[in-house]
Amino acid sequence: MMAGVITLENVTRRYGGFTAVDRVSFTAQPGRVTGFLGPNGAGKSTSMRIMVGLTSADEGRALIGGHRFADIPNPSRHVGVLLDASAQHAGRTGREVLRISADTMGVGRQRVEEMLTLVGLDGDEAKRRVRNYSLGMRQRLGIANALLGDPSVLILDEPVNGLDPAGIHWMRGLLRSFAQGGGTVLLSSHLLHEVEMIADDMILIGRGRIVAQGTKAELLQTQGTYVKPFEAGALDRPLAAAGITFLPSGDGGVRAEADPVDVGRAAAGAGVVLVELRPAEGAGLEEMFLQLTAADAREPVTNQPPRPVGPQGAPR
Ligand SMILES: Nc1ncnc2c1ncn2[C@@H]1O[C@H](COP(=O)(O)OP(=O)(O)OP(=O)(O)O)[C@@H](O)[C@H]1O
Repeated sequence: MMAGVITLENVTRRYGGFTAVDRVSFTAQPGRVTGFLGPNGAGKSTSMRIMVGLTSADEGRALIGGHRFADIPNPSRHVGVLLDASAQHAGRTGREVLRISADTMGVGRQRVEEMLTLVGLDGDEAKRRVRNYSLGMRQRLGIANALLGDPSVLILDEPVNGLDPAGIHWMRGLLRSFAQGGGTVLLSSHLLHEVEMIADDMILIGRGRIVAQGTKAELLQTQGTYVKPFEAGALDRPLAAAGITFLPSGDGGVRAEADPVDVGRAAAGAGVVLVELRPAEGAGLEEMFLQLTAADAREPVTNQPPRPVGPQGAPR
């Protein structure tokens, strides 16, 4: 199998005077799940379409395992693609969709049955027409289709869209084991917490430009302290007196720009009782993402203070 590093080098795509993808460069490595995160319209789908040769780049290039997608013979055997789960042939049954793909790829029909089982489409569901599938079922079928050729690279646009929490959990397990087997996974999402739950590496895109990238651990690095006094507002004076800047987090707590020990000292010095004191994990990334989202929002977004991120993607 082809070694599957995905590499984008200065990829740019314009539509008229509008630059949808602006000098985008990154790599997605084998053995890792890479999340491609950005608000609606940020340029994720366009970038992914360029990777698989469905849209051309005006400048730069996208390579998979060192090759342009268009130059890979029988590409479905190397790169599994899910771009638009709703685009699958609506009048055919799930099984038929996979059989047609299998025939095109030159893959045995036994593999179709294996993939149906793998993605949890049971006998009855496989017989149903795709137009009658729920979004979650379409996503499962799309994943089955992407995996059919036993690829070493997966490129998935919003694969978690429409999945329920159990489905998201299942998808995470599937993609993780694919990566553990040496595969490369690139998946896009417009939801930070989805990506946080699934990805090892993260690439953040806004308005066509990469604004941050790194391992999840790097990007979620501790920034400041979340602290909640027993009485709301009780810390405002002590923190200000200690020269610590802070923002209210909307739940009676604040996010302070200092280490927990310094915040704790300020509270103790003023005799303020605390109910919570901990590193404000990932608040930096969340803020960056909220700013991006707000900047691109169609409707004005209220200038709400950032909220701290819960432990490892837990709902807040
Ligand atoms: N064929 C096209 N013609 C004109 N503009 C386009 C075309 N395709 C994409 N765009 C524009 O390029 C920008 C990026 O779109 P893209 O679909 O790549 O964003 P995205 O990050 O995938 O968003 P979403 O999360 O909503 O899917 C958008 O402003 C979009 O309107």
